[in-house]
Amino acid sequence: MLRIAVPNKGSLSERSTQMLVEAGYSQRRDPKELVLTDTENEVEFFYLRPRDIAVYVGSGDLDLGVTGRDLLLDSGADAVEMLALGFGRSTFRFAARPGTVESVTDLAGRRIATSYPGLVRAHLAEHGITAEVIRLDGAVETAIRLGVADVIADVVETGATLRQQGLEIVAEPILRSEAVVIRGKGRAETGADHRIDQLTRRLNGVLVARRYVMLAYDVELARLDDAVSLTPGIEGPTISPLHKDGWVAVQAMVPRDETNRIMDTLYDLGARAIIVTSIHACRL
Ligand SMILES: Nc1ncnc2c1ncn2[C@@H]1O[C@H](COP(=O)(O)OP(=O)(O)OP(=O)(O)O)[C@@H](O)[C@H]1O
Ligand SMILES: O=P(O)(O)OC[C@H]1O[C@H](OP(=O)(O)OP(=O)(O)O)[C@H](O)[C@@H]1O
Ligand SMILES: [Mg+2]
Repeated sequence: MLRIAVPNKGSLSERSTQMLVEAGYSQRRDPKELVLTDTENEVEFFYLRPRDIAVYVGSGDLDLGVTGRDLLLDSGADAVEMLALGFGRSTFRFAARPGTVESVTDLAGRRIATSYPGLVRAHLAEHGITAEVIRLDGAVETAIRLGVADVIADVVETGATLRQQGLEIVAEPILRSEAVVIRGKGRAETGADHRIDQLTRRLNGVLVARRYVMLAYDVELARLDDAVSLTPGIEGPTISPLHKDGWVAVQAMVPRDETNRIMDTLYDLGARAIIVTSIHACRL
């Protein structure tokens, strides 16, 4: 059995499980379940705190895990990123009361509260700055109001928590994070494993299905080159004859977030019957 860690709670939990289901793996139905065996795919899933996952994978006790890039780097575990999953995006940043800090050099000698001390210490060391790092479990924004710290370093998603506390983002971002699949450094050297290859292919398939849509349209042969340059597809678009002289049907994958712009331009080119469909799964 391949042993994979999945977040059991928090921001990454639901979407990790959902992505694995889309990739064809069995997942727990009850949030109290701690282990689930997927016999068909030869995988055992362990539901663990995302902060602990890098530790288990780094020690070699588990083969792979889903966690946040920020949590992986903060842990200092012997594990490496294998695949970025495109959800759980956040930025890791410093914040302070307005007017107190401008750039990273202003952090020298300050008290910085964070739940990610490894990440913060590494960043300060990189910039040659000495400051006091205070490790808190959560709700670090409150540390400034209570006088425990001058600055915080925390995950920012929408920025709503900071605004609500009257704090502002200061200095450059420390890290851009998202959910990632990790494997142990030792494991990375042991060579091919068909179950890891299968997982990677399947997750990549889900990522592509999420990022692309299938676009189909009819266009006059005289306009085909212009149309194809807008919708080059992956290998090349499928061009089929149409039962109308001088016209063809085109089918190609296009990035989901560009769909409307491409449809408008195709329409202006004279393309008609422009249809978008979702992709459920794919192997490129
Ligand atoms: N709004 C967010 N708040 C916290 N973490 C987030 C957010 N959006 C994305 N993440 C990512 O989720 C991971 C942290 O998840 P984790 O479960 O440890 O904390 P959490 O979601 O704050 O849960 P809790 O505080 O209840 O333990 C990190 O990789 C972080 O970058
Ligand atoms: O930018 P935002 O969208 O506001 O999200 C970021 C906030 O959410 C998280 O806190 P959480 O609710 O997990 O509480 P915690 O500090 O106790 O972990 C994180 O620690 C930030 O405080
Ligand atoms: Mg939290």
